[in-house]
Amino acid sequence: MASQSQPHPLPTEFTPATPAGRDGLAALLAAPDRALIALDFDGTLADIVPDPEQSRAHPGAVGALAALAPYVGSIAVITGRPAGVAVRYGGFAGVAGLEHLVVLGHYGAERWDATTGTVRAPAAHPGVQAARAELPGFLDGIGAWRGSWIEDKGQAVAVHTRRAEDPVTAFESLRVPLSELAARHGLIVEPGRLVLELRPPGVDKGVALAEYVREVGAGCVLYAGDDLGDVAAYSTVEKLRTEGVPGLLVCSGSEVPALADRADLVVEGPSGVVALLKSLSTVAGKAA
Ligand SMILES: O=P(O)(O)OC[C@H]1O[C@H](O[C@H]2O[C@H](CO)[C@@H](O)[C@H](O)[C@H]2O)[C@H](O)[C@@H](O)[C@@H]1O
Repeated sequence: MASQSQPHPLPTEFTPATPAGRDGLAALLAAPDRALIALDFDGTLADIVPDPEQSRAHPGAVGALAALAPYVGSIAVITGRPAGVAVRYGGFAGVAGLEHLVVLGHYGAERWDATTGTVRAPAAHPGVQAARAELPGFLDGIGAWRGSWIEDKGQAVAVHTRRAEDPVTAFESLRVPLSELAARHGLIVEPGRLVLELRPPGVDKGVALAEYVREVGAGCVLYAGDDLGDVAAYSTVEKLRTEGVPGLLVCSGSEVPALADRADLVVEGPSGVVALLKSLSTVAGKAA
């Protein structure tokens, strides 16, 4: 196990604030070929924008991932987006270096493999269709329609308040009514950055990450996220650490204290994530 004070060759801004994080980084740099690099999409690899359909990977993200890929065991994107949407908005298909990329969409319910270029998806949950049909009238009925926007995600349906007149008040006032609507249809509410998503239960990013760690036999894990949906993945990394698998928890920005407060390393949003990935590939490349 690495010592807490062991220096590392990355820029000082990437020094983890916690001993466990420093151990995770040391393990990653000692054996990058055994590391899993897992990242969220919106807010981590892509800047947050007002219109979710306009979200695209940060200009440096794909290049940074492709540059790092030859030196690490595996790279996965774990997102609340449908897998195919994340692949499209990320520009992840057909990228030299990312031939083995995996995108786990819908919090792990869907999976896209770069090796096949196909998405594996579960059967549709009937509650999603019912909630989708009910939602516009429901929002009208509670007077919350103005400014909120429904995102049809196929396997889920989300209500965004970022473009509402008062986004935070709209978000808070929708929490309870949407939870009740979701429960009536056998769904759960997944809260995020000014979004409340009605989705099937049974999987989350923590479960998805744990399964993928097992699948690839990762010897250490870096997980980077920015939002409440990433808390479950953080819990998985914390559990893996107790089982002897080192991990590094990276938070992209500090807009979500519930995540940032648990991170080993907080970077400046997607541009900071890209800079970290680039530094890792430079260091791993020199050592190779
Ligand atoms: O797990 P993620 O990859 O972080 O996806 C979570 C949700 O991200 C999207 O919403 C967020 O990003 C939007 C675009 O920047 C922003 O407008 C919105 O306020 C954010 O909550 C996406 O639209 C959701 O479907 C995802 O579940």
